[in-house]
This record gives sequence, C-alpha cells and structure tokens, in this order.
Amino acid sequence: MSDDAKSRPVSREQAEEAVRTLLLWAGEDPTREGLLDTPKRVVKAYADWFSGYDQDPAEYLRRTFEEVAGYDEMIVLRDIEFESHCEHHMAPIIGRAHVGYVPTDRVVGISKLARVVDGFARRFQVQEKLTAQIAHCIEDTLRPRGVGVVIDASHECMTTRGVHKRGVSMVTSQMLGSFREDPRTRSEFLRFVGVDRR
Ligand SMILES: Nc1nc2c(ncn2[C@@H]2O[C@H](COP(=O)(O)OP(=O)(O)OP(=O)(O)O)[C@@H](O)[C@H]2O)c(=O)[nH]1
Ligand SMILES: [Zn+2]
Repeated sequence: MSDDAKSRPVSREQAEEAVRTLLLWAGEDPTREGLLDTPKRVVKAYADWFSGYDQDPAEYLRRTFEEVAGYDEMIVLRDIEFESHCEHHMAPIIGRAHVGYVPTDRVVGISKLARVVDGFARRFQVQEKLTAQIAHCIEDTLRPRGVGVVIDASHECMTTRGVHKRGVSMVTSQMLGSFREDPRTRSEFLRFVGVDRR
C-alpha cells in the first residue's frame, strides 16, 4: 500500500478520517494532543502491514539459479516468522511458516521463499488461504516435483478477545505434487520441519 498507489478507491485522507471516526466511536476525543497524529500513524502502519496488495509474490520466483539446476533433492526453509491479520477481526496473526520443495529444473534464492510468505501474509488473511496461496504460487512458478507448506500461528482474535485462549496455535498444511502423493516425501518434509518437536 504505497503512498502513490493510484488504484486505491479511497485517498489517504479518507483513510485517516475513518480512523478519527473509530476513535470517536471508542469514546475518545481525536482532537486531544496525544491523538492528533494517530490517524496518520495508523494509516502508515496499515501501509506496512498490508503492503502485500502492491506485490505479486510470483515475481520473486522468476530469477532461478542455473548453477544448481541438477539438484533434485528437497530444499526446506523453516521457521519463517511472519505477521498477518485475520480478515474476520483485522487482528494480528503471528506465526511461522515452513516451506519445502523438490525442484525439477528451477531453484530460487532461498530468501525468495520468505518474500513469498510475506507477500501473501501482508494482506487480510485466513490461515488456510495463506497456506494454500504460498504453495500454489511456488507450484505455478517453479513447476517443482512437489511443494509443502506448514504454518503454525496464533490468532490474536482468539487470545486477546472472544474466547481468550492463550497459548493456542493453529497448524495448517498444504502439500502438492510428490509431497501429497508420496508418503515418504511428505514425512521427510515433516521431519525436517519438526512440527512434532516440543
Ligand atoms: N478457520 C479459520 N478461522 C479463523 C481464522 N481466523 C479467525 N478465525 C475464526 O473465524 C471465526 C469468526 O466467527 P464469527 O462467529 O463470525 O465471529 P465472532 O462472533 O467474533 O467469533 P468469536 O471469535 O468466537 O467471538 C472465529 O471462530 C475465529 O476464531 C482463520 O485463519 N481460519
Ligand atoms: Zn479473527
């Protein structure tokens, strides 16, 4: 959500006005000194948290390494910390993603997998959708033998409000190709990721 984004149906000023409305609704006085810059700060924070709408995560996977083209074993990036927001309450989802794939001919720089996670996480999300989007993006772009994504995250809409259950985390997975069809590949990935450690 960059400042100069042209396709937004509302302006930054309108977004700031909406924050002022929420402050009023909560019982605050948005004209008191401590809150004067708050709408501006909130909109700036949103621009950061929701910057994923300005990104096409598939673009991060376009540059592949020829030098490792012969490598055909599993590659796993685990413990990728991310922050997202649930689309139901706009509350934070804080967690870790684990991403693995077995390449055919396309291998990417490992940081790009983390960029794909962030590109989808920095949107309003449902964890199942986030998990599937990451896996399908890698499948569609790299055409690997298989891909697996596991996400372990806590939802603040469940910890700071509603049922108030702290320490609960939600685990989701999306396995495609050999990760779905071959039980050995699937269990190798889950062993690498170690989601059963604790
Ligand atoms: N499956 C799934 N559910 C989610 C996710 N994020 C939030 N939720 C749930 O979405 C549901 C929304 O339920 P509603 O009954 O419409 O909303 P609510 O009255 O605020 O529900 P409570 O959270 O139970 O107070 C809640 O059960 C949330 O826990 C997610 O990523 N995946
Ligand atoms: Zn929620």
